[in-house]
Amino acid sequence: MAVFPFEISATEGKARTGVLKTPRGDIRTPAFMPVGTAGTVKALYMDQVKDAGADIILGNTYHLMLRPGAERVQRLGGLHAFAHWNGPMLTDSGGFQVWSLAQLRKMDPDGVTFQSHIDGSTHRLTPARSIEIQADLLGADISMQLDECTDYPCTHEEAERSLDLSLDWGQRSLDAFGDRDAQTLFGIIQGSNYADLREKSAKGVVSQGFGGLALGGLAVGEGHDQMCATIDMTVPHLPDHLPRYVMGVGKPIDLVESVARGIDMFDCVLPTRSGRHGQAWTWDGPVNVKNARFAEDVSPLDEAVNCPASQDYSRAYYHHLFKAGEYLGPMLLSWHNTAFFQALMQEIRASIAEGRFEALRTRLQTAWASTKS
Ligand SMILES: Nc1nc2cc3nc(NCCc4ccc(CCO)cc4)[nH]c3cc2c(=O)[nH]1
Repeated sequence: MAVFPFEISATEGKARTGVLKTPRGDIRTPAFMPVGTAGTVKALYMDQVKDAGADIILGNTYHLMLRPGAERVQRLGGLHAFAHWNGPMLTDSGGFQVWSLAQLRKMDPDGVTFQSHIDGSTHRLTPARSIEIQADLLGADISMQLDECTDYPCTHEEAERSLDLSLDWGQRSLDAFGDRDAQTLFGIIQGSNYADLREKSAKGVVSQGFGGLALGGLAVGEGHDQMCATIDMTVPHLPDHLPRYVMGVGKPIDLVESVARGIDMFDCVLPTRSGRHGQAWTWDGPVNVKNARFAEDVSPLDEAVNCPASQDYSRAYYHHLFKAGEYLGPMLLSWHNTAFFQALMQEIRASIAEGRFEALRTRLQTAWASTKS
């Protein structure tokens, strides 16, 4: 398995900025990965995603294996060609989506059998099958081990049994991944919110020899403060030289606070999901364009975001598009939110490089205090 070069160029406290170098291109870290669940970042062209500043996008094994089918994507040239994204791509392994979406799932020590939420058909994922789908059929540059996303909350005993299963599936994922010189595999740390179990899982995953380390079992309803506490109990057990990725995170305040605790990579559906429902993220915090106060507000969404969707349309126009149910509303707002999240990451990277990250963090904590819940 390749371990992609990860070059940290500057640090400020626990925060790091650098570059993860992959055969398909460099990933500037801290990085936010737009989510392209079913081979599309919803309502956006890949050119818009690229121009917004994204270096890497995420795809989902669960969704693509159900529709259009992993073998079909391979027959059509793999996910990069199919979706017209020629940069690095990371795919999730399917465990979380089975846990959160599938009906009638049956876990056993070797894998999970489940029914599709789309047509009820029966499917099975094992560590080896998940790796085959991600690395061989979809062609992901970065694959994720198959894991079990532990229920939250749960007892100490449930959390330990779950992390032990994920450690076993992690080793099976590594064995199935084998020797590949242009692709890598990340491990996933579980342990719920128990410090001793996060330490056990972290030390176990680190010892297995992955190309990157993900913190799983977060953004599952624990809330901002518990998420931060769980990151604090995990990062001390991780080596500095591997990239650290918190899965499913998150709101802008979550990104800032996680970077401050030493995290390098993120993914979340929030920019496009909230964009489809009228929520715009800005440097002054989120606003919902459907609110009557915007009906005649001629100001743009955010002049500091270098994107046509952020600068060239009035809030009044956004208000109208969403009240009228026009397609252009979700399209433009998904574009703006995607550009805002990338502008935030760019400012975070620059602030760490220039030794002013803590000043940025303090300013944003104040501006975004009400978004912590
Ligand atoms: N393999 C694996 N993948 C994961 C994906 C995750 N995604 C999340 N959270 C996403 C939660 C999330 C869902 C929707 C929205 C939009 C606004 O409602 C925002 C966040 N937690 C996650 C945990 C895991 C995990 O342990 N293992």
